[in-house]
Order: sequence, then structure tokens, then C-alpha cells
Amino acid sequence: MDKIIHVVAAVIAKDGKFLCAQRCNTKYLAYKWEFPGGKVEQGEQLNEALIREIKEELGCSILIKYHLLTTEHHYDFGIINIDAFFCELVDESPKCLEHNEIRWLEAKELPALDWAEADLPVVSFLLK
Ligand SMILES: Nc1nc2c([nH]c(=O)n2[C@H]2C[C@H](O)[C@@H](COP(=O)(O)OP(=O)(O)OP(=O)(O)O)O2)c(=O)[nH]1
Repeated sequence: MDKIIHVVAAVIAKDGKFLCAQRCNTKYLAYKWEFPGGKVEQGEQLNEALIREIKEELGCSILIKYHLLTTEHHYDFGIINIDAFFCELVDESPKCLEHNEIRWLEAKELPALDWAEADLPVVSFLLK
């Protein structure tokens, strides 16, 4: 059976918009859109992992407000389990350090992007 890969993702909100990030030309899910974050390392708490990943990917600090939802998706490369958290920025602006592109979008604009499939429940949640 496939191993479950635990991932944390930040839904960063500012002025009624959400930060969306497009993956680079990666091995898996190239150019798909996602919420920034990444794999939880062994022994790490979810909040620690998310703060670390956001610092690495966007060069900024976040305040984790609350857990939004957990989604699980079976890709051909494995099972991804994502815990998505509603977050706000502390002070600095996010910088596009590891993605192809980052965009601030309103909820109604989200469905037009080509999302990683595991993110579709998060997008639906934000549209409600
Ligand atoms: N960060 C993030 N990853 C997502 C989302 N949706 C989704 O399917 N994923 C997948 C993509 C990756 O396979 C995995 C996240 O791990 P990662 O960002 O560290 O993965 P990666 O492929 O860039 O890095 P790596 O395996 O080379 O270490 O989860 C999402 O919204 N945010």
C-alpha cells in the first residue's frame, strides 16, 4: 500500500484575497496551483512545519489562525494528506522564492486556476 505523505498548507488571507502559488517545472504536479506549504518532517508539529515552509518558500512569517480542513488525495505517485490552515501575514510581504508565480486572488477567482487535485476541496471550502 502507498505511504501517506503528510503535507501542511497555508491559506494566507489579506484584504479579502488569498495567496495562490504555482508550482515550477517539478517532477510531480508541474505548473499546478497550490497553497504554499510542504511536507511535515519527522518529529515536527504541524504548525512548526508550516511556519518553516512559508519562511523557505515566501521569505515571510505567518500567524496561524485556525485549522480549515484536511483533504486526502491518491495521486499516481502516492497519497497526499493535506492539513490546510487559515493564516495571516505578520509584517513582511511574501516573495516568490520557490514558485513559478504567486498571485493574490479573491475566492470567486480561484476556480479558474489549474489546481493540484488535492486542493479542490480547499477551493470549494473558500467559495462557500
Ligand atoms: N505545499 C503544497 N503541496 C501540495 C498541495 N497540494 C498538493 O497536492 N501538494 C503536493 C505536492 C507535493 O507532492 C506535496 C508537497 O510537498 P513539497 O511541496 O515539499 O513537495 P515537492 O515535490 O515540491 O518537494 P520534494 O518532493 O522535491 O521534496 O504535496 C498544496 O496545496 N500545497
